[in-house]
Amino acid sequence: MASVSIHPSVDGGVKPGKAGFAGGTLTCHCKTDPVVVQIGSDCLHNHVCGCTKCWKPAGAAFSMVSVVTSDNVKVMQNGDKLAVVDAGALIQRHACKVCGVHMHGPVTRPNHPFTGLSFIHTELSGTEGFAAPTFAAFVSSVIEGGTDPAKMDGIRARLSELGLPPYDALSPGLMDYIATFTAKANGVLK
Ligand SMILES: N[C@@H](CCC(=O)N[C@@H](CSCO)C(=O)NCC(=O)O)C(=O)O
Ligand SMILES: [Zn+2]
Ligand SMILES: [Zn+2]
Repeated sequence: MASVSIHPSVDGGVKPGKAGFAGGTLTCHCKTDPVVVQIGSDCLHNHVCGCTKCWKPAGAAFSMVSVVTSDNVKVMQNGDKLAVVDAGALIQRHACKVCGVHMHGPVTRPNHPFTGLSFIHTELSGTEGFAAPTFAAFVSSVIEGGTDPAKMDGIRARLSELGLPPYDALSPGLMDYIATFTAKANGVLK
């Protein structure tokens, strides 16, 4: 089953993060003048994501993506190389125009449960220690990215084997968080 590749950071087993980790710098793939982004905290709800919108390294079926609060994201070098991939999307993914790597993705839409958070890819850090992924999101979406539907049983089995329970949206905890936010916004819950 190990032959099913998910993402290079987890294919050899999910590496635990370091307790008390306080962040690090993310660097894009450019050999010259790379974009450097400083992250001032550990990440929250790290996960692998099968959706078509999150950045994946070459050959990977899934991305690895997590969030930090946006005040913990600072572009340090070569920010002029960044451009927003899709201005209409919830996540404003800022990608390097030269190498294509997504460096940070703030959510700024008013009254959204994720407003104030930024999506990041911790594998871009030279320092290990960011919290490890704990689940797999949008697993069925890999089919939209071109994966043969016949491979889904094997992919879900491998994710479970890695300790990354597969979900076709976000994890139950995050879905409950979003639904609670919506219920409160609609006055259904206090
Ligand atoms: N089937 C679609 C799903 C795309 C999608 O909804 N992605 C989620 C998860 S991204 C990280 O967890 C999402 O919240 N997207 C918001 C956005 O992209 O702005 C597909 O695969 O394209
Ligand atoms: Zn780059
Ligand atoms: Zn995604």
